[in-house]
Amino acid sequence: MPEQSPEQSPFDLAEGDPFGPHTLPYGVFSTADAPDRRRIGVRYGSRVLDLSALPGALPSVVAAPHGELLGAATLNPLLAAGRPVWQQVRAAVRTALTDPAHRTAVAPLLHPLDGVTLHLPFEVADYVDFYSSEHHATNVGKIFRPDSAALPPNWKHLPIGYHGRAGTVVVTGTPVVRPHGQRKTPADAAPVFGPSARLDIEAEVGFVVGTPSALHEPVGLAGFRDHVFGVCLVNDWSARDIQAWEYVPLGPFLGKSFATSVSAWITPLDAFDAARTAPPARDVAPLPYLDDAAAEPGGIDLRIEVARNGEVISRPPFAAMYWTAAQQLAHMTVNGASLRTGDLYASGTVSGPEPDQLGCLLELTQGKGPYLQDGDEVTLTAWAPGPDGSRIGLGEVTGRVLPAREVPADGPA
Ligand SMILES: O=C(O)/C=C/C(=O)CC(=O)CC(=O)O
Ligand SMILES: [Ca+2]
Ligand SMILES: [Mg+2]
Repeated sequence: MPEQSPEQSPFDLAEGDPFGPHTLPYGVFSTADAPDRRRIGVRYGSRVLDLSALPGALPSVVAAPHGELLGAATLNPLLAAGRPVWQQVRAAVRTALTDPAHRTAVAPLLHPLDGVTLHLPFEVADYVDFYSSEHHATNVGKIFRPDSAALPPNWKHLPIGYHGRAGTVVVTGTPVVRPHGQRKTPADAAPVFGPSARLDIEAEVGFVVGTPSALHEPVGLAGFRDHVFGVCLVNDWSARDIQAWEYVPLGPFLGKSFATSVSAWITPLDAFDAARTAPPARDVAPLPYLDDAAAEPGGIDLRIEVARNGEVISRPPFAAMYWTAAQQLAHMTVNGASLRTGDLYASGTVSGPEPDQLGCLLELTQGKGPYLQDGDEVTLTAWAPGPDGSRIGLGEVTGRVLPAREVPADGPA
């Protein structure tokens, strides 16, 4: 007879659960009985707390004006509400989940995670992708531009980035169809059109903007905490053959814009306070607007794991990033460009100095492949040290490669 395990309280998490009271990430979910009713939830262990029902269940804990934000179908109204509200809501959620006096009221609001559908948690405004790992940039430079210096002359003076395609940011679990495009290898006399033969991943960390900024008013390094709501995992799928042929001189375009996957959970920035760490020493002094020598430590000690078909293929260390998320934000707005609620910016591929710390197959295979096969599934997970020996988990981002769609040889109809 199998041993009957005693009913475990949803409030008592297993020792070391990375989704405990110090993590509390936000997402958007629906349930099978009401598939069109998207609701904001907070992950706690392997359950989801329905925040839309929390103000009604615990009016003494959730401030009345927050009810409307928590009843929305996306995180955007909460993102726009600003840091003081983010802090009040987070404190209220933690109280609801940890104060035994509230258990009877809160228990009916907890749904098993494996019984809900998770959705893209926020409406993505603009999407920017950086290139801020010195290890990644050096490795890719050597592969793509073997006859030039690995790092371009601007690399240590500014965090290089490009604007990507916000409309194709998809939530974890969304399949990725192998894209078509042009490629031309040195062996080809003319460009060839067809499905990408070098489909790759890029393990990245994303930052979600909450508080907008005004046009013409740059956000300095100190504005990072006021404007950035939280952190997610990003897989910036990349078709290397399309990219290599198209990118000179304007940068990535169709080789990147077909899909960018994000985790379903956005973890508040405050959850990473214990994981803040100094970035690597800068060997070139940055201009004053990027000089963070006197600022709070800008790095985050996030440890990422990349798995392909269930096998771990790399462990990229986010702490090794040269440019920090605060510097990226300062650079992105220094020309007066404004921020919008829902802007997403990604770190750039996270690679460390070791061969088992590289964030994409291009680097892991030194440009030789093999790349992703149809049916391959790639999953990124990550955690950071939290207070009192706890772990702060980031929600996973996963995606399976589907075969290319049929496109007639003479082009789409
Ligand atoms: O060096 C290049 O030509 C481009 C490399 C990339 O793939 C750019 C990118 O997406 C940035 C990154 O993820 O670090
Ligand atoms: Ca990228
Ligand atoms: Mg992409």
